[in-house]
Amino acid sequence: MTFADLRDAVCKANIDTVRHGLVKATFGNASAIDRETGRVIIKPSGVPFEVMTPDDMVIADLTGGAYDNRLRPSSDLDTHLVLYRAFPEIGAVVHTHSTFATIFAQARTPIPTFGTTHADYFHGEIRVTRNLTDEEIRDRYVAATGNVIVEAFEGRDPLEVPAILVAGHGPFAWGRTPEEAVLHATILEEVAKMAWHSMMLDRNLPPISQSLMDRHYRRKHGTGATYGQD
Ligand SMILES: O=C(CO)[C@@H](O)[C@H](O)COP(=O)(O)O
Repeated sequence: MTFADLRDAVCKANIDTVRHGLVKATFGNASAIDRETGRVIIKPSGVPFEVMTPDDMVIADLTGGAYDNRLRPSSDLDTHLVLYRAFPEIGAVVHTHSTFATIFAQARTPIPTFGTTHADYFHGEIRVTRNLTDEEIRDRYVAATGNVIVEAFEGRDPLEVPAILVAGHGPFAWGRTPEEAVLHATILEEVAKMAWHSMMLDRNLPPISQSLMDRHYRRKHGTGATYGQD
């Protein structure tokens, strides 16, 4: 994929978050990284999605410097940069304030693996980050948001559970491509909605078994011994 194609894909990913009902107003942002050059492409801050074009995308340096556009980058750029630095296997990040995922983030409640819809895309519960300290909020808010996400992933493969809930804020999802990151953000919202309703029916509902979760995740991702047979 050329850099121009990637820029088009980032613009489309941002617009798709609205199309899928994940974003209202100018909440949310999608970005991608060109790993060969280390350049990150992200939507501009505060520009309405209806009028956004590929030319409006802002190109930043992975180290956080040098923007090359007339527009300011998304206010969440530094969070995306922390994720690209910490997770070399990811190629795109999507942040939304989608309703049900944000409800779980605000309630500081992880989303358990209640069913196979969840396990088909996420190999384990969706975790919630710790709260940011007052000092982090004051001195380095946006990067610290990335740091608490990375902290919450200690010992966990970011592509096996490609999403997180930032406490009191909202969801971040990612993938290898902008399309995949939008898909994960969309499935996350669906899974959060199902989990919330399941919890209303049974507050003590247990997650599905490890073996059912493994079977569903692995058959969908081609790593199970019986891949191709079920
Ligand atoms: O997290 C938030 C708001 O709480 C963000 O989603 C911003 O609202 C997005 O702003 P820009 O990307 O337009 O700067």
